[in-house]
Parts: sequence; C-alpha cells; structure tokens
Amino acid sequence: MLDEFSLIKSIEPKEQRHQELIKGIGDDAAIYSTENNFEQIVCMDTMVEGVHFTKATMTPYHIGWKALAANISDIAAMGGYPDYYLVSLAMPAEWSGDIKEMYRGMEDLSALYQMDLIGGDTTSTKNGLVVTITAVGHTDKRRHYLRSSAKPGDQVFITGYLGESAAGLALLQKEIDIKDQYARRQLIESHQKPMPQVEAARLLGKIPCRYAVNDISDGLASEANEIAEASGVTITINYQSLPVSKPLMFLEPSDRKQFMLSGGEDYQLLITAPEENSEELIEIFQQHHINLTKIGIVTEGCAEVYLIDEDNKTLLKKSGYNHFNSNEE
Ligand SMILES: Nc1ncnc2c1ncn2[C@@H]1O[C@H](COP(=O)(O)OP(=O)(O)O)[C@@H](O)[C@H]1O
Ligand SMILES: Cc1ncc(C[n+]2csc(CCOP(=O)(O)OP(=O)(O)O)c2C)c(N)n1
Ligand SMILES: [Mg+2]
Ligand SMILES: [Mg+2]
Ligand SMILES: [Mg+2]
Repeated sequence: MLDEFSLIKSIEPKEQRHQELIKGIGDDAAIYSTENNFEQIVCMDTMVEGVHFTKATMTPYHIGWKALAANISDIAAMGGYPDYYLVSLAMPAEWSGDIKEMYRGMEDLSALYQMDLIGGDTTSTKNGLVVTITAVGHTDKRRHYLRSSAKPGDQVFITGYLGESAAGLALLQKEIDIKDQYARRQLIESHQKPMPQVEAARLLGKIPCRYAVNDISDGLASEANEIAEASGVTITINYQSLPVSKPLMFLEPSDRKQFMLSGGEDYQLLITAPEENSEELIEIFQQHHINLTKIGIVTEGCAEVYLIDEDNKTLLKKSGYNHFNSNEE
C-alpha cells in the first residue's frame, strides 16, 4: 500500500481549470486570488478516534479545540488569517452527550480570531468519532507563503518549542513519567490545547520578503523535508540550536530528541527567510514577545535535510507521522 505522502501525490490533478488558483494540493492549504485585495485560503483536517485521540488522551472540549487548531494552523502556515469554519461529524451514538462540549472547545478557540461557524454535516457511524473541519481564511494579495519558496542562502527559523505535544501524549499514555507537576501540566496542555501561530505568521508580513512556511503537524524532520522537496534545496538543521522548553529538560535526552525531531502536533511554524532580512525578523519577534529561533540554513543541493548534532552530520529522513506507515523511522 502507498504511504500517505505517495498516495496524495498520486491523486494530484494533471490540469488546473481556474487561473485564479495559486496553489491547490501540495501545501498546507489551497489559495486562490479574488477580485478584491485579498487571496482566499481554504483547508481541511480530520481527527479520528483511535488515531488522533482516545477517550484517555483527550476530553470532548479538547477534541473540538484541537480539530479547529489544526486547521487554523494550516491557514497560518500560508500567512493567512482565519475567518470561517464548517464542521463534519461522523458520530457513534455513545458520543452524542459529548458534542456540546466539543463545540464549546471550538467556540473558545474561534472566538480568539472572531471566526464564524457557518455550516457542516452530521452523520452516524458504527465505530469511532470522526471530526472533519474545513476552515476558510484570507491573506493580503501576494502575501502568501508557499513551501516551494526557499532558496539557497536562506536561514531557517522555528517559532516556539518543539516536542511538548509528543511528550504530553507519552505522559497521557504512561510511556514516560515526570514527577514535576508543573512540567506534566504544561506538556499535557501542549498536547490537548495547542495554540496555532496566527500572530507569528502575520508578523512575517511586517517585513515583506520571500518566506517558505510549513506548520509542524507531523514533526520537524517531516516538515523540513517537505520544504526541501517543494523548493528543491538542501536544509541543514543544527540540533544544538533547537530551543528546549523547561518541561522537556525532565526527559531522557534520547526521548527528548525523538519528540523534538519527529513528535509532531506542535503546530509551530517552520520558516525560511533570506539572510539579509533575518536580523530585522528576529528583532520584530522580540518586540512582540514571540519566540523565534534560528535553527539552520538552506543550501543548494537536492531535496535533502541534514541534522548536525555536535560533530555528527546525518541525513534527517521524513521520520515523523505518516498515516499508513506510522512506524517509519
Ligand atoms: N484525500 C485527499 N484528496 C485531495 N487532496 C488531499 C487529500 N489528502 C491531502 N490532500 C492535500 O495534500 C496536501 C498535504 O496534506 P497534509 O499532509 O494533510 O498537509 P498538512 O500536514 O499541512 O495538513 C494538502 O494540499 C491537502 O489539501
Ligand atoms: C492516541 C494518539 N495516538 C497517536 C497520536 C499522534 N498523532 C496522531 S496523528 C499525528 C500527526 C498529525 O495528524 P495528521 O492527520 O497527519 O494531520 P496533518 O498533518 O494533516 O495536519 C500524530 C503525531 C495522537 N495524537 N493520539
Ligand atoms: Mg500543515
Ligand atoms: Mg492535513
Ligand atoms: Mg500529517
């Protein structure tokens, strides 16, 4: 069976029928131009019981919050602002009492951005809750950021911290243990209630230059490879440059490395930007108190990602989450 990414490649249409379409399949969201000064952004993400959550890892409130957060994150990764969303529920009868709470989770997050819930669909299913959200957003004309825009000489940045969500999941599934209650709470919250990086993405627009952006849903290794592939460049990441959040200091170094590189569901942004704009970029993020860290560089070469850790330089493969091939390392 084809893995997730090969399957998606195999269904990509051969022709494009609307000339307004700027990007269809192959980025975080689709984007097309309109007659006014905006571009429209549309995306869809699904959460499936047993794959994205279980009753032990997420409450109904968190399922609602996170399903919407994943979609808003894809809009942010295009440089956009979220406006509307639609919700499709495939629901086993046992979940009917929990749906109100799920919508409360969505409502609380959507209120932060003044988003409107404008529709959806409801069906029954025999096994497992499935929540699919379509989100609609916009960006100013030509202020969208594609995965294919990275160029040799660019620097690579990350917002926030990586690995917290995967560590939170490992705690919830009792695969690891941390005694410190504050650290536990923070990691579990990162897993259950992630914050999409809309403000960070919009801040990029204050320094108009060429950006490639991807949000981290499948893990840094995977998302960096996607930018490298789409842009036809080599990306080199320095492991020692990755910021380590305080709660992650409680982990074994090998677990920490695995979570930070391949954990996924952090919904932080991976960004490349020209070197000449980098200083200004770091400054404006500092002014707005949003974490932005330089973690690597873009060079000429084929679509590859390398990881430097102390004196070792190794190929960093797409080792993150892959539906149908989730044990790939
Ligand atoms: N079943 C599908 N049919 C058509 N397009 C799809 C399908 N699944 C994914 N895509 C498209 O493939 C691209 C990559 O999807 P995905 O890996 O889910 O991105 P992300 O990790 O940013 O959510 C997106 O453009 C998405 O819209
Ligand atoms: C119970 C449980 N097991 C495993 C995971 C880990 N996990 C599931 S899906 C996923 C990746 C993100 O989901 P995906 O459907 O690939 O979202 P997209 O990349 O399209 O945004 C991860 C890390 C989880 N969140 N919960
Ligand atoms: Mg994405
Ligand atoms: Mg997706
Ligand atoms: Mg994915």
